[in-house]
Amino acid sequence: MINKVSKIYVAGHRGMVGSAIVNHLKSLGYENIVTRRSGELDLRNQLEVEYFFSQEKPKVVIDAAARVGGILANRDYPYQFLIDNLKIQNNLIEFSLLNDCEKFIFLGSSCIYPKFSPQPIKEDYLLTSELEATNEAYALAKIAGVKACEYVRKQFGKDYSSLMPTNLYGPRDNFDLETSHVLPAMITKFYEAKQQGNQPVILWGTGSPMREFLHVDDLAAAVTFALENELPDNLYNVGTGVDITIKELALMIQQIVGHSGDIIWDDSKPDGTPRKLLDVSKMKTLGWEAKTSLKEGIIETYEWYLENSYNLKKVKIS
Ligand SMILES: NC(=O)c1ccc[n+]([C@@H]2O[C@H](COP(=O)([O-])OP(=O)(O)OC[C@H]3O[C@@H](n4cnc5c(N)ncnc54)[C@H](OP(=O)(O)O)[C@@H]3O)[C@@H](O)[C@H]2O)c1
Ligand SMILES: C[C@@H]1O[C@H](OP(=O)(O)OP(=O)(O)OC[C@H]2O[C@@H](n3cnc4c(=O)[nH]c(N)nc43)[C@H](O)[C@@H]2O)[C@@H](O)[C@H](O)[C@@H]1O
Repeated sequence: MINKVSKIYVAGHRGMVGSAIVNHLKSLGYENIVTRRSGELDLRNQLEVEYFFSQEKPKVVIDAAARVGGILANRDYPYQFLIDNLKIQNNLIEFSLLNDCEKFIFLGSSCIYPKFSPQPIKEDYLLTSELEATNEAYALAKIAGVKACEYVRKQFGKDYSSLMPTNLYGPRDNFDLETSHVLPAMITKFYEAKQQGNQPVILWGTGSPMREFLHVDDLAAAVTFALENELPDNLYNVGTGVDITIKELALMIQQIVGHSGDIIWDDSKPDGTPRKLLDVSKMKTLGWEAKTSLKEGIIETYEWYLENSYNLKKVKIS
């Protein structure tokens, strides 16, 4: 049984997701949370991870550590997105299993599903047809993680499961224009263009793809839900069940930021998958659903950006 003093290792605690999970757990009174920065423990390094687990022996592992990026970073650095993520998750899953970790929560992404999935996407649609090319490498690594947890569950009867969040946003996101996802990129672009006298903003692709956006605090609540309840299955979608076009998102952020210049769509940049709306009925039936409205969430994220823009996280690929 997991309780408030159970040792919980949150991998990736300085990231947008990991930090939201740690804050949420602490607010609920969990008092034995173990963390390590990548500089202290490189999760790609098998020997370091083996030693860490032999010393700490966590009862629960929440895997929020990964090589993460937006559409261009994924397209341009497939090798790092495949290999780093495989190494990180293989080490975490393997040494959790060898050290009797009772519960493992693996975080993937909605890009594991086929590019042209029927919508909304049910968990059963995994591996039914080809992946989107821009994030194939990342998706392959995440699919391997989902399957590894599924096989641990089947073969060893342990509570290892995977949550597949849709596109996430919130405080402590990556706002670097080359490597970030669309929502923080738009906040940065509209803000900077407004500061420069409402210069035009250049956005990528055609604006026609649809995306679903979940506030990271809602994901943290879903992870806590998975921690506190034994999930009967191995794979669960986590989203709002609602999506909008990238063009609609741009207009919403433009209005929140108060930019009044033009928007130019650079269609030499990729659109990515046309739509990836998650079917979230499985989690809803168990008792979890998202609470934050997109507009409120963006306003809160923009306020965080304004307060922290002097010291923003910039993720470079090396
Ligand atoms: N962002 C999204 O839109 C989104 C959507 C769906 C799913 N997800 C999933 O959510 C998880 C977290 O994403 P995020 O957005 O929070 O990413 P993030 O902000 O970039 O954070 C990633 C974290 O992983 C850690 N990490 C990376 N490489 C590492 C290594 N070699 N050794 C140790 N730690 C390492 C980093 O640690 P340091 O800070 O210590 O370097 C960082 O804290 C990922 O599994 C991702 O697939 C994210
Ligand atoms: C959640 C993540 O989603 C990622 O896919 P994906 O939604 O296309 O990733 P994003 O980078 O968020 O892009 C979403 C959409 O926004 C468009 N877009 C418009 N302007 C911009 C901009 O300035 N920056 C960015 N980044 N996009 C922009 C982009 O072309 C794409 O159609 C995957 O590559 C990952 O593997 C992961 O699954």
